[in-house]
Amino acid sequence: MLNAVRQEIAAIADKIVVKVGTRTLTGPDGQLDMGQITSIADQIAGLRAEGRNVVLVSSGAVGAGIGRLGLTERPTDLSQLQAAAAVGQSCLIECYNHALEKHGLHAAQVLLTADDMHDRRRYLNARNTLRALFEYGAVPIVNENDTVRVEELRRSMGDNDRLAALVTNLIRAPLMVLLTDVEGLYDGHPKDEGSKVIPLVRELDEVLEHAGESSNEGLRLSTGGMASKLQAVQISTEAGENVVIANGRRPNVLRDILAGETIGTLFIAAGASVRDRKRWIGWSVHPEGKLRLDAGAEHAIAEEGGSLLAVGITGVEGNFDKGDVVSLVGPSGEEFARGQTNYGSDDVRQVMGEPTERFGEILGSWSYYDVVHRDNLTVLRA
Ligand SMILES: Nc1ncnc2c1ncn2[C@@H]1O[C@H](COP(=O)(O)OP(=O)(O)O)[C@@H](O)[C@H]1O
Ligand SMILES: N[C@@H](CCC(=O)OP(=O)(O)O)C(=O)O
Repeated sequence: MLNAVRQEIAAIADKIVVKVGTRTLTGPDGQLDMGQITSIADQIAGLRAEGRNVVLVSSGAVGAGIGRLGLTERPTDLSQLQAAAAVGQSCLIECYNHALEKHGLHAAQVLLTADDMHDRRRYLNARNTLRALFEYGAVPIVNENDTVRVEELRRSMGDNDRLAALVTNLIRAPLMVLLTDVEGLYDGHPKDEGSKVIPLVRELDEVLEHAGESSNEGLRLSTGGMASKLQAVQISTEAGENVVIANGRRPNVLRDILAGETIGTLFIAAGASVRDRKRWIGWSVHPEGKLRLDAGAEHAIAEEGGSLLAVGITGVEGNFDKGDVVSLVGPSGEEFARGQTNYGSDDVRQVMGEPTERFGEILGSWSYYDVVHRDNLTVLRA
């Protein structure tokens, strides 16, 4: 069934990030399913023929490595798991390349970590490389750099869902599609009788309670379950992009989503598309510290687009330097914004609660009227 909202989103989706989970790419024994890889590659070629640029974020390296090494179970030792990922990653790219070649396209391997997104220079380098790959007509295939980034291979830490959201923010893609083994977000566990797919979500808060873990069957190669997908959805929708979660085994799933069909769950952007630098501040950087604010400061920043003045700061946590990104926390204790600070933590401790007029007297010399200027500040909407 065609849907007007979905058609509007499809019309603006000139860049799309598609994330494919392990469950979509491997069979129950963990072996790569070549039929699935071919189907994803064919569909990406179709989107490119429509003039859309696609970044594929693909899991499956650990599964493919287990298959190629002939292991009968998922290693529990971390270095063996990383070794399996390294073996599997080359198979994965080989398979994608083979499938894309038929369409005259090349697979480009891009291995990233959340730390690469944190570091401003690496972040910009990654963005430039992806742009250049689009110009060459290649298909960037992103996976976590499993060899160096240990947390992602453990359960319940960062994973490819989050990486896909960071890449969506990096290239400002109007649409991210998370392909998995269920039809979308259900209002209960998908295996429970009576659970139904939620077709449209405008307020993420209203559905967070439904997100459960991965079903933990078979080789347990997936990492996050629906909870990690909804965290990824939150990052992208807050930045002003749209997300669909759908079943990656549904024939022509990407083509049909981009035709505006009601497939899976659509999460609508929480507001206008956030500017590039503010995206990096809001979702890519790991904050170095925390500033506690009173209600007046929270209101001025969250509701009126103001800057942060020292007079509204009630507490400082952590040690940070001028230029670092810090979390801004209101009286409720919840983080509501992030910003790049003009003062290091030692100075902020001295001037907090004070009017700017007293900075000279307290600090000796001073340069900035605001502790965080509004141009360097991102309000987290959800
Ligand atoms: N409310 C829910 N709706 C849909 N799936 C859910 C829900 N709660 C938990 N899940 C689980 O999330 C799984 C998908 O996430 P995951 O196993 O990480 O897959 P992938 O490998 O595709 O990333 C589903 O197979 C399902 O078992
Ligand atoms: N880098 C790992 C990805 C693990 C992961 O995030 O899996 P999934 O939850 O299926 O997306 C791999 O390629 O196996």
